Amino acid sequence: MAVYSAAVVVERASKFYGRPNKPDFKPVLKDLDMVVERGIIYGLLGPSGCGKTTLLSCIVGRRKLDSGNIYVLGGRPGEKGSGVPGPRVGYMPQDIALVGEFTVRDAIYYFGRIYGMEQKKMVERFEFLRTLLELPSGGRLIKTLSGGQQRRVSLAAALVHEPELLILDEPTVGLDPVLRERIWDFLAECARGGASVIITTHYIDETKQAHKIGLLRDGQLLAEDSPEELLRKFDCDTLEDAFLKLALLQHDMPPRRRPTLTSSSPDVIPNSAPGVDNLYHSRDDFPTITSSTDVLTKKEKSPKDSKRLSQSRYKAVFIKSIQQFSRHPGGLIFSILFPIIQVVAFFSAVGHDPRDLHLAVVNDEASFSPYGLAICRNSSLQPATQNFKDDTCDVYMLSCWFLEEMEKRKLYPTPYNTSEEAKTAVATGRLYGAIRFSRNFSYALGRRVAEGEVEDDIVDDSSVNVWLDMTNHQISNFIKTQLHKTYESFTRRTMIACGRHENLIQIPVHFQKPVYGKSEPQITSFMAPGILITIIFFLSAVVTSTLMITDRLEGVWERSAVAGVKPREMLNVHITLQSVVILLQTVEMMALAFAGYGIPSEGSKLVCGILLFLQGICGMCYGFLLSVYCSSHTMSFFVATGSFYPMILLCGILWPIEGMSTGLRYIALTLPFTIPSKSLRDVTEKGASITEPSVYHGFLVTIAWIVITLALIYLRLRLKKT
Ligand SMILES: Nc1ncnc2c1ncn2[C@@H]1O[C@H](COP(=O)(O)OP(=O)(O)OP(=O)(O)O)[C@@H](O)[C@H]1O
Repeated sequence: MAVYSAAVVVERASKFYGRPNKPDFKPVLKDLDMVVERGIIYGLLGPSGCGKTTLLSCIVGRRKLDSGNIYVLGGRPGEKGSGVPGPRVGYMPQDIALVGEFTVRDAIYYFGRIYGMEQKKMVERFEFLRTLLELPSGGRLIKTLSGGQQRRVSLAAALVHEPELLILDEPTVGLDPVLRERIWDFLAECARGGASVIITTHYIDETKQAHKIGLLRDGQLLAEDSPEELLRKFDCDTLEDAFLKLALLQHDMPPRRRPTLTSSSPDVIPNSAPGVDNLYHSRDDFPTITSSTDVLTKKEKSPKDSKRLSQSRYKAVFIKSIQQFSRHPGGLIFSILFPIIQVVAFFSAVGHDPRDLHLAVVNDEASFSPYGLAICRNSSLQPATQNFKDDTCDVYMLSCWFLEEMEKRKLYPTPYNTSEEAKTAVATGRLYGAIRFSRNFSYALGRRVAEGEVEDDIVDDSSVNVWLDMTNHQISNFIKTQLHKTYESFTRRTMIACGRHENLIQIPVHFQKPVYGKSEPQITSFMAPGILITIIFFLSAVVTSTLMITDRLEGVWERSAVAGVKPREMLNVHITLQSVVILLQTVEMMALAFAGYGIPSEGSKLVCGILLFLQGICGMCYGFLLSVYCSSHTMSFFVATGSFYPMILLCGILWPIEGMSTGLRYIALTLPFTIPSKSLRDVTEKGASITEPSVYHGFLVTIAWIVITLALIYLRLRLKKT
């Protein structure tokens, strides 16, 4: 008779969800005891929602009990040196928990690599399991398989490394009876080989083949015995009837104190099925069993082994991430093409002067001339200055010159007869504004310039009256600016024609050569640094949060963790790969902005690149933060959108922060884009170096955001109740 220690011991386990005294409080496991000896199949039966999955996830160390103890393969799950997580356990969760972009073969190899299997062995096992479980062809993608096929691949992934303990949550759901039978036969063979199997199922009938059955209801084990003993004890023909009887009895019974346990042979059970039920140990013997470390010490790994396993896990997660990324067209497009599309969209759409702007023009001066409005179209008919004698200059039809200068600035006149008609055209939205010249415009202007002191009506007549549609801020400002420039060139032309100093009647404010930048400021140069920063931050945040939440929701993260992958390893791989993507994004965006669209590059491009790269890393950390605090994609998108908008609105690229209230300005300055955008602009436009406060402040803010988000993530992961 082979002698085995218990594989799993659960002692007075209690677990609840929610918070006590709150409506969401839900006790799931209630003072539950359970023993799974080595070399047996343990069938865990119970209705939906009775706590089977919760119990299994506590056994594999993914959830913590609120009270009680669990010992698996001689140690506590999750503790250093215990068998769980790690290759000694094969875990098939209820959800498929496989990456959709995996092929069937990839899925099996992924877990094989995590368990440190040799390539040759993995190939052999894959072929064996493919035949056993009738798996689809190795090259099929998981996401294209039916539910039943996915389930079989998931089972194969749990079996690939021939573990000592198999924990299978409903592996046979949806499978045809022949295949179910074959799986049970295989599990029986594993048990004969010394492995222990815990299996949950809804098919009570199939658990006849288990060595021991635990009947779970409302978080309590109603009974734990061999199928034969259960039938005998409850005098039933079927396990369903036995379960029904127990369920009816449950309310009348005091809490179960292991009615089936005997005090004989506490530590030993035979490795063959029939005698298993007679040899359970007493509850009092749990500590003896569980404190036994012989199983552990035998399997203790050398540092060399640990290193090899860790490398193998890194390799597995690395290959997984590459496969996930490369086979996901959306992810590829989002990461590589989106920065290009967004930069091109920005430079194509922003900063260009509005075109085809038509203004209604009422030119009474021309209308009342002998040639009517046609006078402005015919240069031979429009003598603008006449009789230049001594100090006087007789000017004529200057409105035509004004209109000519206006057209040069892309403001096109549409003639109207009266001011009322012109204003109606603006009011109905057909035109952007209306302009009126008085009948005596040139005469009045000539007198105003020559005499200085003139009557009010001469001042009125020499003025150009403009009515604008001011609802479009950008366009109305553009028209105003262009009309001012029109006035400048018009008066210059007139003064030259009259032989006066060209600047005689210019506004007496002179803008000299700018200290920084160009005389004609480019809005694109101003906005580009902020836009590049928001793009790289946003993309990294969204990609990271989406990948992390997908892995978590699909159960891949949890399953990998049970297989032995450490959170640190997962994160390191993600950070490495994401950093490469961010680097690529930085290079492509900078190439487009500097070489393609010629934004100024007065300072060091390396400094620009490093700041952009760090902003990408900051976005990635923000994405991590979203993924750990948000339970779903929807939630993460809500928070992402809700936070990105204020960040963009307050960062000063849409409106200067100098226009904000003092309190808001301080808030804006703490956001991740505000100061870094200015730093980047100072480098590109002013050529500022990293030693200047305006530049290194941007770096400090970015690094502070990285550190704070990482700290919040760490806090959340530490405090999270599992
Ligand atoms: N994360 C959670 N938060 C709150 N309640 C939960 C959570 N997970 C499970 N529950 C609840 O705990 C109870 C037990 O769930 P569990 O998944 O363990 O049941 P189960 O026996 O595996 O059911 P099934 O056979 O349908 O899978 C259910 O009522 C479930 O709604």
